[in-house]
Amino acid sequence: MAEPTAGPLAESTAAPVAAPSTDPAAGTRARPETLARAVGVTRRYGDVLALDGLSLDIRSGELVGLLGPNGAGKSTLINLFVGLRKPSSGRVELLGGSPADPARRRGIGVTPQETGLPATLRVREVVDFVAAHYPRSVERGALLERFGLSGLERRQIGGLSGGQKRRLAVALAFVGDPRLVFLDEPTTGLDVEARRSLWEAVRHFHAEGGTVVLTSHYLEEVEALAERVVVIGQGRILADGTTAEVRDIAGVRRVTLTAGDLPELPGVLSAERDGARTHLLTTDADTLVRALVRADVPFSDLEIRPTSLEEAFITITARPSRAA
Ligand SMILES: Nc1ncnc2c1ncn2[C@@H]1O[C@H](COP(=O)(O)OP(=O)(O)OP(=O)(O)O)[C@@H](O)[C@H]1O
Repeated sequence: MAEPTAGPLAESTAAPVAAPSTDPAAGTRARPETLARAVGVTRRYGDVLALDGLSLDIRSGELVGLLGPNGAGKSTLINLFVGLRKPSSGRVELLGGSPADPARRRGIGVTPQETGLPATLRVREVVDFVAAHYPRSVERGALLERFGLSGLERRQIGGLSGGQKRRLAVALAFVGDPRLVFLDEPTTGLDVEARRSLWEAVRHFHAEGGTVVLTSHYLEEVEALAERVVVIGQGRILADGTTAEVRDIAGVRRVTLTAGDLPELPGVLSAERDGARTHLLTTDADTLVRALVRADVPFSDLEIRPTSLEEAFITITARPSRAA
């Protein structure tokens, strides 16, 4: 069955997405443009509905974290944006045109979730090979230094450690001096130090005006890097906001107390016992505490705290009807 390609911009009813520009002011944060857009996108793999009518705009200067459990549709969405797959229905636009257009793709950089670089090629050969596909590229030495790979130019890929290979794969997304970079789980397999130095490289790109979309299972990573968090579950957007807003959207509070057996209480999303302490997650701490007092159960050392993004995330993705 033929799959529809991204529609022409003329058909767009929303504001036009950005065309590639040689204007040095383009891409600055002063006047955000939409660099990538999904409009009502559905993607099926046979019986599997990977994306379910999803719409999302990525604007210039943003650092967006796509967060979601395994199988949520994050990689599928990235693959549509970068032109590796086509939507079953709906429309995807990239830098003012179709993601299938090589001219648009030259304006972006991508690191897929898994990369297999030829073991016998040397680091500098791989970087130069990728650079040759772009009209302009960043200087090899500076790039390798930024990703902690200095001194490895002559090393064969097969002789790199797993962490070095992953850093190289991520560095390759930046070779062609892109406006927009998609990183699918960039720090998988990296130790804490390597992860932090890679974050620095991503922050550096972003600070210079670059736009980044990354997926991550590391909530710490999304909190540390992203300004905007898009939570995806079952192919739909469950929440879209700042990390603080996403926590607020979830509205989850952790109520901790010392008590014996508790009666059934309203609005408890989860309950966990840790020695003498009981932790209750709820979206309505006030109602919970009132019910606790009314139930006349002895308790002490009551604490009410906001949850971490991780807890908020688990709560949001557990709520199938939550809309963005
Ligand atoms: N090539 C494919 N053929 C069949 N089903 C696929 C294919 N690619 C993805 N899927 C299915 O589509 C759904 C979304 O997968 P996708 O890889 O986009 O999720 P994800 O959020 O990136 O997951 P993860 O965090 O595990 O990488 C899953 O149910 C997955 O099994």
